[in-house]
Amino acid sequence: MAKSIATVSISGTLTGKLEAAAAAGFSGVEIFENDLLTFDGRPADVRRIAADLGLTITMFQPFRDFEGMPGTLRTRTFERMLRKFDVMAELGTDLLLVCSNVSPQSLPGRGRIVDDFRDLGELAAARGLRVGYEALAWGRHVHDHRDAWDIVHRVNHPNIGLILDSFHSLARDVPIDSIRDIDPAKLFIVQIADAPRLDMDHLYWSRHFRNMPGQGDLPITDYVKALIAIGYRGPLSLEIFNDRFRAGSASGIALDGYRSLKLVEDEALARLKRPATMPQRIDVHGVEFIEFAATEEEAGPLGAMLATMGFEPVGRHISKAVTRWRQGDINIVLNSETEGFAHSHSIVHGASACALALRVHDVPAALARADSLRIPRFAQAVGSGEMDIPCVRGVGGSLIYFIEDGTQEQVWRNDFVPLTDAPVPGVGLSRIDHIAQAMGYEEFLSWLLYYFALFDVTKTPQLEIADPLGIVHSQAIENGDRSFRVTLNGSAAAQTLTSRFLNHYLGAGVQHVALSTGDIFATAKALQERGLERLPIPRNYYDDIEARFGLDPDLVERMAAYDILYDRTDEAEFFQLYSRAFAKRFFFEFVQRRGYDAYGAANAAVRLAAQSRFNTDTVY
Ligand SMILES: O=C(O)c1ccc(O)c(O)c1
Ligand SMILES: [Mg+2]
Repeated sequence: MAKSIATVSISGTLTGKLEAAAAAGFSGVEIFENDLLTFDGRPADVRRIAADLGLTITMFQPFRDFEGMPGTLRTRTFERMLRKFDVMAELGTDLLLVCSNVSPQSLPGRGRIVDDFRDLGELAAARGLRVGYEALAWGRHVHDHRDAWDIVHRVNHPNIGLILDSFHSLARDVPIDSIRDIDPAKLFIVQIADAPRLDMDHLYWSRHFRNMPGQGDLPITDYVKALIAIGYRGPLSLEIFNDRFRAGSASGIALDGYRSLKLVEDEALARLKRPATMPQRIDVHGVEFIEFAATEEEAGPLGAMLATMGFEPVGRHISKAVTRWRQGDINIVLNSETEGFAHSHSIVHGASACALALRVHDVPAALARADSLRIPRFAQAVGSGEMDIPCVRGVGGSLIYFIEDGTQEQVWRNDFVPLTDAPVPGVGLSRIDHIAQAMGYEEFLSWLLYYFALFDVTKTPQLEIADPLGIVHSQAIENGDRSFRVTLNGSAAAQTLTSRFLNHYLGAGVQHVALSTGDIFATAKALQERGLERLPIPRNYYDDIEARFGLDPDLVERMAAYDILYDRTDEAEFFQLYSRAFAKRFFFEFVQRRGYDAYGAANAAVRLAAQSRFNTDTVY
């Protein structure tokens, strides 16, 4: 399906918007009237710029408050319409969007509205133009696409058609099944937008919180599936009103838009069991390693911290200053090379996680999926005899490596000299539970889409967590067997932990790594004996959970002794404790899950407050 985008979706000037849309891969644009009004040039100039960029102008929009107007208002509306027809002729587009009337002066009578559109159809036909009717979710008399379709059907004029906008339909829970009643030949264009589920009035929700397919909660894939099923083959045109996108980078937003339309089209085709346009989302089998980059000076203290966590160096790279630390099924690679990617990363960010390696079913298919989403690959020189592990760019310029599941031992054996054959006793940590990344609030939705479009994962609902210095937005993506979980954290407030992290780290990246144990108390005791510095939790917290959950006081005392946080839903229990941060850049979490599938959001405010007590940046 052709991919189009409304200029209102992108930040900047009209020319910049058109350039960004073309560069991202769109073939068409809807010119939003405001963008034309503020453009310092004639509509014909817009037509020329678009044509030079290879863009079709799919539509001019919106024309407001047309139908059902009484008396002289009706005459005036038709005069206004003819002026816009002139603009369209100059713009070189034949399609106009009329959105349903919101004026208190408009009349509800269906017969009158049908007559208005019939007269309009004649005027449009005389000019070789088409008009599509869109039901706004807050339209005065028409706010449901079934009513808009009923009107268009009754008008029965070749130049009058229907326009669907997924937001208006889905925000009002109009049944998707009703799309089956629409004649696809009369469906002139479909606008696409997702949105988070929010309980607010439709207009405010639509104008500020729309987002792209893959970023929100609406059943957008089923919507597109229904369109394909009735034989609609026209453009999918993204129309997003979002405060964050207005403040974002035009090229970044446009590229996300393109990815989101490819994603939703392919997911819809898959549900119809029709051939896809790109390889399937990547099936991750687990995290094989996480790589930290550190200069020589920082590698020492970081290694010492890993040792207090029960890790031991078990391998040394055949040619590079790279060590493999291990415990349970967890591999941490510590890279202190003095050139190459990891080195550049540690120069920019300081010691920190620079790459994740994921075990996947099919590496070439994984790379092809990334290619189709225009996610850049990364490559650097490989030493002789070393494995070349393919990778793509991830959050904040970090890397995601792909290793074919089953070949990991071969990779380790090939590239690393073993330092020991003895098993690592450790402190009971067995695997990586999740990886938490911090990012700017304005890039949050972009990374959410990145993960959701690239990998076969689901999203948890977005949470707002109270940091003592502002709100942190948090949302997780996770695969089916939970062997790959990433939590994304973004904050618009300048001094939250997330924002302080961004300042210290100079950008987005891994903020903490959570490791799982089967026995939190044994692990906590062993961590203490090895001298790990823990995040202290105040006594009030323990009094509260004892009361809240009706816990055995002895258990509460043991948790308090080790600064262990607790959560419970139904029968499922969760225990978590935190290390202090390394150089204010990242920290570790230790968790035990007993049938529990979330992240302890109820404890996050307590943890963030505890961490902010070590914040030396801010004077309260
Ligand atoms: O918010 C609005 O007014 C508006 C205008 C045009 C559209 O296509 C739309 O979906 C909403
Ligand atoms: Mg619309």
